[in-house]
Amino acid sequence: MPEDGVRLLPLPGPAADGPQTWPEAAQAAPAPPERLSRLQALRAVQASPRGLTEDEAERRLAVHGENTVLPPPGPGRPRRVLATLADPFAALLAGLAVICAAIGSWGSAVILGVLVLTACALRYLGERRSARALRALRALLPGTATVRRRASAGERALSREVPADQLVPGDVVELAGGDAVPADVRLLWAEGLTVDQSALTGRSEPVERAAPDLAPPVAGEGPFEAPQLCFAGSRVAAGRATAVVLATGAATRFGAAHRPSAAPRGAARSAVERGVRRAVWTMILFMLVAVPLTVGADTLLHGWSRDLLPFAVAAAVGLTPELLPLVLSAVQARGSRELAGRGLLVRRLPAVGELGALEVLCVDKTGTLTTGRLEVAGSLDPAGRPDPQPLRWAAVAGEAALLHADPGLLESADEALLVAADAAGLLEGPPAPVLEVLPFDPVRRRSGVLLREHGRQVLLVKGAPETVLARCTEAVADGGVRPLHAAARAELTELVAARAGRGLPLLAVAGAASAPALGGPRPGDEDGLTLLGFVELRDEAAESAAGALAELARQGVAVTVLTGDHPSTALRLREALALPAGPVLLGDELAALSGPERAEAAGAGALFARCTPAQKARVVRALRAGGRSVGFLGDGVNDIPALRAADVGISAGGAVGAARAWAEVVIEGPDLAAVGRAVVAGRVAVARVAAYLRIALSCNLGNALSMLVGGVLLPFLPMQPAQVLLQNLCFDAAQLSFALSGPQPRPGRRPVRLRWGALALFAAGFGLLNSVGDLAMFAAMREVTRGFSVPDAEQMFHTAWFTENLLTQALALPALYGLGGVRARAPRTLWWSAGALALVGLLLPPSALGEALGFEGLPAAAYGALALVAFGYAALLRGARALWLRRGGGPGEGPVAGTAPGTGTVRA
Ligand SMILES: Nc1ncnc2c1ncn2[C@@H]1O[C@H](COP(=O)(O)OP(=O)(O)OP(=O)(O)O)[C@@H](O)[C@H]1O
Repeated sequence: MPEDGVRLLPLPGPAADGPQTWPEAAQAAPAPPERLSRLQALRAVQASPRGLTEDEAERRLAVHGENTVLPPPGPGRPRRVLATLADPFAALLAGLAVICAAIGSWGSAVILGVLVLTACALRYLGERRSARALRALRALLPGTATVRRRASAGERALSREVPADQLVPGDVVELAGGDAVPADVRLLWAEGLTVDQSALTGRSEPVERAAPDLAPPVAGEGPFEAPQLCFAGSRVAAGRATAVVLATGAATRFGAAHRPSAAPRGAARSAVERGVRRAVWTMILFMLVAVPLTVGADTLLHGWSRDLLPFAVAAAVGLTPELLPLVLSAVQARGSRELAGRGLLVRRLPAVGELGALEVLCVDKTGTLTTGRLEVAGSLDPAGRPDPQPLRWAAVAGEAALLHADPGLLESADEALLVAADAAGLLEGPPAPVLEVLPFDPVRRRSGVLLREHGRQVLLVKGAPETVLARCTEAVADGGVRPLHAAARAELTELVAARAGRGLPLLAVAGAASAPALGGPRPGDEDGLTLLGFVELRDEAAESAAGALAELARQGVAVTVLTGDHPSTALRLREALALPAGPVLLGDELAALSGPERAEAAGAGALFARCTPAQKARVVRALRAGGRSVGFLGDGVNDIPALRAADVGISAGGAVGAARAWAEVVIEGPDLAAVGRAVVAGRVAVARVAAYLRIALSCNLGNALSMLVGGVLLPFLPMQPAQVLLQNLCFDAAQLSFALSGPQPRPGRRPVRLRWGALALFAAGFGLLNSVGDLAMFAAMREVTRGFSVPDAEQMFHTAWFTENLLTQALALPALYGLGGVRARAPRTLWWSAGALALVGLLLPPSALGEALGFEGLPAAAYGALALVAFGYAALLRGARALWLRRGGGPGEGPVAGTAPGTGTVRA
């Protein structure tokens, strides 16, 4: 831990990435919280170490609101249960059930009631899980806090307990072992303080906190690692402290992270959910038009009948894919279970569907495509000759970082430097006293340390060569120094690019020294440095990377590398991993490109080098804005903005806790091939949902059309309401079978999405075909029933249509199953279901139960007609299927501009 009193290099630099949660007063402050001295922090929130006066606290409470870090608890159980009906789908079914009960159609009411309850129970369970998660989070927050306040400005401060929600920015609070930290605070005094902030950073070990006047901010992790800051959502493990409150309520880091709108992507609907919702709404709209139309036409032509209303209700139910919620959650849960067995943890169910739709995977390089275990390959003077000195200076700077920052956070580059320098005996003797440390920051791409050596103050800077060279005016040369003119700079740039192109990125090391009497190097002195040389680093490609990327390419997922490293190093890695060639862009060049240009470049396999965390996220967002489904695979804290920006964030094997916490899919081991497996599982899940929708929508639509036409043409209802519901129940049971069981569909080589346009076209086309079969049966039955009494003819008609419907559905099940983007042979369970449907259709009407339901035995001619219709329908289905497949799945299909060769998005 840095000593109290050690000053920081107040270097200019952008604030840490992540949500800006500072209160107004502090927002105006010149530096982010982790860089404020004690006094500056107090001033930023206009506070005194003696505490606020009661009046001032009250005034601030009115301005800032209560310190409610998490949203208030949701409604009680009864209201939550009722809220599940707010889903348009469940409300529709419930409405139909009520109408059925009102008109005395009890059987239908019960069936509908069961379906509503199932849909609501599923929704309730999902929401109970989130409510529980929120409760667990709430347990991390305190009920009360010890605050130091004064009755008036002249009075002495008294410590007292107040409800934690009454805290305001500027309050001085006291913390002790076991306390939950009530707000985001800056420590003013601390003794033996350790804090568990695992809920914020994902790291389980408590961290030491202290109250230095100024402490070095630690690279990447931003304020969570600043020793003088503590955050709401963490708990004091041991020790005591006094602190000033900097942010309360939703303005705290914890509050911002758990604001409903700030949930990474949880609140947003996945590609699958969006597709499903559109399907449901279209069916509801269709029903609202078709059913009144049928009833109206029938009444006009044949007059009002008592059975018309129940029939209309039954027809409405028949049009609804009522098992959709069940199928959707069951299929995605199954996908996530399968992935859990293969080293992948899915933290949000809809992410399974997102994986199936994945078109572009953006990948970070170090630690993801490479092992992240850096090694020093050499140490060079500015002329490129071997020289141990640059390694020594770089290691001295690394050692300072080790001694003055959390050792757990030591950058892998620093670790490599220390190991190599130690092995070469370059770190002998006690370390020089460190005055200031400026740890590595991926935005500034350099780190600095100010130390005292032999009575001088020495400033050492190491980092990405471009950044360091820009601050050098001279370079060491043959025992002396030489100025860095344009030609010399060009030579150095060439040297850097050549080494990086060999896979050995260089770290530049520079310094400045002056006698203290002359006033040592100050922050501005980061300019005018002397280049000491370079350290060559080596980072091998991860063993599983090449295979994993090749597999992704085979699956039609384009891969885009986004790295903070030198373009030449990244290019070399791209070659080594046989990734397709594309343009190379630097992070700084992104600003000059428009969003679509960025997306186009990324889609064309561009490689983005020297990217800051924010620039990585910008590329991801541009791709998404271009309509692509984008994933991000990363491991570091500097990847969090991009992980959050993507449709699906995936954390690689050795990812730091914070990156894991933001990812929706976590790879548990080092094997990157897991991403390919996740994509396959996602596609299988989407394929299953799509198969259900294809069959359910086209059959339902076909039946609705037949009912509409039959209702108009026939002098009686085409089927009794109870018979319509029974038929619907049989369809549901059969359709459920393939969603819940059966072998895996074979996923194709392209991302799959639920494209509603294509799905609607499919449902319309095959629905019409289904209706043609029904109408043919109507025509045949007109002939067959000629000569029978009207009541007999009506019953026979109902029976024949029931049987025909079940037979045609049985034929449609296997035929329509594999027509999406995912080619699949129908699973065995589907064949069983189809067989069972046909048997029920043939055997139920002549049975005693059939009789009770109003069915009638059919004459032999009717069976002949049934056979003819079934064969005719099968032939038509075959033809339409072949046509559909020949057309490549319908309009809207084709390679998506910019995806990897041979890829594209197909409708499912
Ligand atoms: N500890 C360090 N001290 C000084 N400079 C460093 C340190 N670590 C990395 N650098 C320099 O900063 C550059 C950017 O680092 P950053 O961590 O953003 O990306 P990266 O690790 O190279 O790649 P990726 O973004 O793929 O993880 C590195 O290429 C290197 O030149």
